[in-house]
Amino acid sequence: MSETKQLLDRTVAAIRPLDAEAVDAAQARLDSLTKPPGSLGKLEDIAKQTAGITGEIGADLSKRAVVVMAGDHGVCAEGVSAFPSEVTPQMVLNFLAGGAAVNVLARQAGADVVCVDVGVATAIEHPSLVQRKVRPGTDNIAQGPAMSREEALEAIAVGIETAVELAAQGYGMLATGEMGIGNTTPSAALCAAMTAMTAEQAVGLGTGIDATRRRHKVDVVERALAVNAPNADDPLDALAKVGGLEIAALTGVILGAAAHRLPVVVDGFISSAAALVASRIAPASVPYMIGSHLSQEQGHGQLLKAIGLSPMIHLDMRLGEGTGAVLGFHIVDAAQRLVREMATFESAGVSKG
Ligand SMILES: Cc1cc2ncn([C@H]3O[C@H](COP(=O)(O)O)[C@@H](O)[C@H]3O)c2cc1C
Ligand SMILES: O=C(O)c1cccnc1
Repeated sequence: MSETKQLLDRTVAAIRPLDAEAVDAAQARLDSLTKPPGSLGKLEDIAKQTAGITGEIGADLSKRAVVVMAGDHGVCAEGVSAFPSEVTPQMVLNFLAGGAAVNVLARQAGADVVCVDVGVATAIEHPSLVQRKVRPGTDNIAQGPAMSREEALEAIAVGIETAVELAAQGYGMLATGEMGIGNTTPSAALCAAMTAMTAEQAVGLGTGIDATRRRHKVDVVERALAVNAPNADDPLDALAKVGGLEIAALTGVILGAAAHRLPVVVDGFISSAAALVASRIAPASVPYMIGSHLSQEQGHGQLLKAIGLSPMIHLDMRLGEGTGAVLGFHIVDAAQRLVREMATFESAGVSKG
């Protein structure tokens, strides 16, 4: 067995269920606070979930990072995006210079941005870029597989190792982000390959294509499925045949975070495609995932449901990069502070119903 497969198997085996005692203790604490039971809604769910993940009520999750995985897509040759592939390395340099939307939101949320080249088509030189290129872009999924199964495993390994390193550096919470022109196409193909969604339901406007180009994108996804015949019951097969390098790496980040008991906030459509693959490789990873926002990309709602996640915020965003996930950090912070700082009925002398 390859080393990358062994790493994946070890990682999956290390994912434990949430700490049920900590979840119960968080529930008891929430019920003791000065509010009607359950009245903080999803914030209470998040406080319980983070307690189950960390084993602690209201854990300090202030050291956090968004991992932006970057990769290119051979399927761009089919004209599926409103932008050219050159934008991928250009945006990577923008992330490294601190000028992208995700950088601004990360600064506001006190998060570090970790940018990894796992598969950009051209070489990028920058001292802060994590150089982990598995190959320079995928092949065109409309004509054959995106990559080999071993390359998909290598990209997953990059993600696992990134999460492991961040856990070792003391990061308490991660978010997923990505950059890769064309990547809503393989994401839609993964939805159609692995869930009940049709290509028609899974394909959206991405960076802003028109209805005619969207029709063509649906055809491209249908062709990718016909040419590659991905096995719906083998997530690695689907990932290798119709996925992408940054998507595979994010699958690894999520599995690595779960294995190290770190909450991982999942961004929009592309990150959720990675989360779908993670959920099929290791169903036990799902309780470590926190859904962030509902993307405008049309398949996102159904995709989140297929994983078992629900979005915290609805801001009509459709950017990716990790922007929605980083905004989600603020909501997680709110949940943690409430469970830590609110007075109890007893301490405040408030009568219980
Ligand atoms: C300037 C710019 C910045 C971005 N940041 C994220 N994306 C987003 O758009 C791409 C996916 O859409 P499609 O599949 O239509 O190409 C990904 O790179 C995603 O991260 C961007 C796209 C552009 C153009
Ligand atoms: O939801 C996303 O992640 C998304 C949607 C459109 C374009 N880029 C990213």
